[in-house]
Amino acid sequence: MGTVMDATEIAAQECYTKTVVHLGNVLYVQVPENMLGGKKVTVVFVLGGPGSGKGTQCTNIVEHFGFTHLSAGDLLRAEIKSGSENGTMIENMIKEGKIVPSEVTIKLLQEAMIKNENDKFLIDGFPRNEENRAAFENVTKISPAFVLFFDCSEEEMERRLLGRNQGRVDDNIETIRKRFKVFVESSLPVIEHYNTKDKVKKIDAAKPIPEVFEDVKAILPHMLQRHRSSVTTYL
Ligand SMILES: Nc1ncnc2c1ncn2[C@@H]1O[C@H](COP(=O)(O)OP(=O)(O)OP(=O)(O)O)[C@@H](O)[C@H]1O
Ligand SMILES: Nc1ccn([C@H]2C[C@H](O)[C@@H](COP(=O)(O)O)O2)c(=O)n1
Repeated sequence: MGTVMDATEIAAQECYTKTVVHLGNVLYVQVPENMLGGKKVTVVFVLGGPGSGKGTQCTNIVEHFGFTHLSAGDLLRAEIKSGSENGTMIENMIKEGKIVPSEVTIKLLQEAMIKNENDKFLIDGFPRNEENRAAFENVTKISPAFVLFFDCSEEEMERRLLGRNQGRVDDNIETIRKRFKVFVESSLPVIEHYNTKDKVKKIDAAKPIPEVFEDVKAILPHMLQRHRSSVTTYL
């Protein structure tokens, strides 16, 4: 379905104009959804607890299916390194296992998608809470094609995070426990939201890496095909 937006919103999104309608003094434009920087994008959200293997599987999916992988956590860490004015705030929140304000993360994701020539994106570790989800959909008008949910026990995730050895400031037992709590209280409800829309594919992420990827390979083409058949083509 197209969305009715005012001209300012259209300009902000760089969407293509399809139908212009004058109603009184207000200009309305019919715009197809999932347009960003002049291209129609396919977005798959990749969710799961800390250490469930999202990043690992995204790397495999990129190689096999030609998606671009955007990790919200990596974008935030790059923002800290860049010395941006938000850097200290982001670093403190990550150390505490807290979720950074949506406008910061959404801006980084939007810029990364516009800059990249690809039109298929795996967005890893986002949306992390209801505010992330609603703000992303409101600002970008992008709905995910579907959600890959990597399901794993806390015991196994804790073991993996403590063994990850990448020097991350949040891979210590105190912050890991806080991240688990945030995942259960704030992120699981987002997965449940998309589940009610029949958009979630749950994968058993406790298996060894190659087996998890076999399961991903078995469902991903089907989910993409299902999405393609459900959307109206405007172009
Ligand atoms: N199926 C698996 N079995 C065993 N170890 C795994 C598996 N998947 C990933 N790992 C390992 O667990 C660690 C965490 O994996 P990864 O970074 O992919 O998780 P993540 O979900 O992206 O974590 P985070 O949300 O904290 O960024 C890594 O060291 C990775 O090599
Ligand atoms: N949508 C997001 C994603 C990540 N963060 C912050 C908080 C996380 O604990 C941290 C690390 O993310 P990860 O690499 O584990 O995906 O980054 C956030 O605030 N909002």
